[in-house]
Amino acid sequence: MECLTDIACEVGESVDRLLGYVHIANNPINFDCPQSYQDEEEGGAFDGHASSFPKDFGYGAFDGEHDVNLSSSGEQKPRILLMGLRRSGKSSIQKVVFHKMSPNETLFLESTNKIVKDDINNSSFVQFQIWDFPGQIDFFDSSFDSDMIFGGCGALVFVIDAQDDYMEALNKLNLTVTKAYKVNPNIKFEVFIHKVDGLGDDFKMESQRDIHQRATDDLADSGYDQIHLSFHLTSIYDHSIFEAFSKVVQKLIPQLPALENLLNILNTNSAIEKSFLFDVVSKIYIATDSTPVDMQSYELCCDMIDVVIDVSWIYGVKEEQDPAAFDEQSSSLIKLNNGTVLYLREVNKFLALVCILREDNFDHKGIIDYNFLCFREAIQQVFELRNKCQGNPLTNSAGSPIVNGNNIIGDRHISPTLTDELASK
Ligand SMILES: Nc1nc2c(ncn2[C@@H]2O[C@H](COP(=O)(O)OP(=O)(O)OP(=O)(O)O)[C@@H](O)[C@H]2O)c(=O)[nH]1
Repeated sequence: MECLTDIACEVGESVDRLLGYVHIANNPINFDCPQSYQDEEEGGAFDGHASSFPKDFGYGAFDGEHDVNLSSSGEQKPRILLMGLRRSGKSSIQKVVFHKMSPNETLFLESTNKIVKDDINNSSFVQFQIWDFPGQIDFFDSSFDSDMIFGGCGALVFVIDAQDDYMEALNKLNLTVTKAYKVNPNIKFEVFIHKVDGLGDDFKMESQRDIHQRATDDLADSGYDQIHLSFHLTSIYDHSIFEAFSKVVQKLIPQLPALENLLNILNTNSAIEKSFLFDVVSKIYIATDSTPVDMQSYELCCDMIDVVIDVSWIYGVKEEQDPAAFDEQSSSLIKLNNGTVLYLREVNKFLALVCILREDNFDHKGIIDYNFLCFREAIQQVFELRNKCQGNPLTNSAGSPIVNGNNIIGDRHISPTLTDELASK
C-alpha cells in the first residue's frame, strides 16, 4: 500500500501542474510566460528530421512453434485466450493485430492444431500473452488442464464466424464460458461476432441482436445468468478488430482509470476534442478520454500513425547508434479540410498520443505543447511507480498483476479517483 501512495503523490504532482495550467491558459497575460516558450522549443514541433523506425519495430517474431509450457516461463503475464470453432478466424485476428500481417495473407494460414502461445510484451503498458487454441479442442479430453488454462486467464475472446451458421458456435460458447467461469469467475468474457465485412448493415445488427439474445438465454438456462458477456462486431478487413481488441486489452490494464483521468484533464485544459493513447505497433488504444469513441475518429488516428511510420521509415535519418527513431522529438500535424487538426506526439518508445481538435484552438499550440509535456511526465511517473512496485510480490517485473492458480492475486488498482484525491493534497 505504501507503494501506491508513492505513485499517487507523484502522479498527483503532474496532475497539479496540468490543473495549474488552466490558470495560465485562461489568462492571456501569462500566455507568453518564458516557460511555455522554452517548452515549446524543447517539445519540438516536427523538425523535418523524423528518423526511421527500425525494421524490427514490432513485437518480435511470432513464436508459432512455441508449445505452452508454464513451468518454463518464470513469471506469468495476464493471458488472453482466443477460442472458437475451426476457421472462425482466431489466428487471423492475432496475426493481423499483433504481427502486421495483411488481411489477404490470412487466406493462406493453416489450421492451428495445438495451443500456440504468443508473448506481447514490448510495450510498457501492453503486457500479456495470447493463447490461440485449435478450433477442435475438446474440454473433456483428459489432457485439457482447465485449472491451468483458465486459472491465470484475464480475458477469454470467443470468436464466432458471422458468415456461417452460428448455432454450433453458440453451443460451444456456452460450454466454454461455463467451464471457464467455474474455474475462474474473474475472467472477462468477450464475444467477437467476426467476419462482418461480408454482411449488410441490417443483417449485421440483426445477427448481433440474435447472438446476444441466444447466448444470454443459454447462460440463464444453465443457471449462469451472473456471467457477463461483451459483444463486438469485428472484421480483419477494417479497423473494427483493432477497436475491439483495444477494449479487451484496456480491461487488463490496472492503471486505466489514472490514464483516462490524465487524458480528460489534458483535453479540458487544451481544448482538445478527442485524444487516444496508442500502442504504436499494434494501433490498439490503451486509453482514451471519457467522451464516446466514434469509429471514424479512431480510423483517422490509426491512419495518422501509419503515415508517420511510413514517412519516418522512408525519409528518416538512420542513426547507426540508435536505430530506434520514434524518439521524443517525433511528432506530426495534419490539417484536414474540415477545420480539424490531428496532432501526434510521442509519449514513450511504444506509446503515442493522438489528438483531434479544432483548427482555431490549435492557435495556442504553445499551451498544448506545454500541457502535453506535463501529461507525458505524469505517464512517465505512472511507469516509475509501477517499477517501484517491482519488489512487491504481488506484481511482476512489468508491474502487471501476477496471476496465479484460480485467482488474480496481484490485481492492484490505482483508484479511479486517485488523481482527484492527489490533486487535492
Ligand atoms: N471475410 C473474412 N474472412 C476472415 C476474417 N478473419 C479471418 N478470415 C478468414 O477465415 C479463414 C480462417 O481463418 P483462421 O485464422 O485460420 O481461423 P482459425 O479460427 O484460426 O482456424 P483454426 O486454426 O482451424 O481453429 C481464413 O481464410 C481467413 O482469411 C474476416 O474478418 N473476414
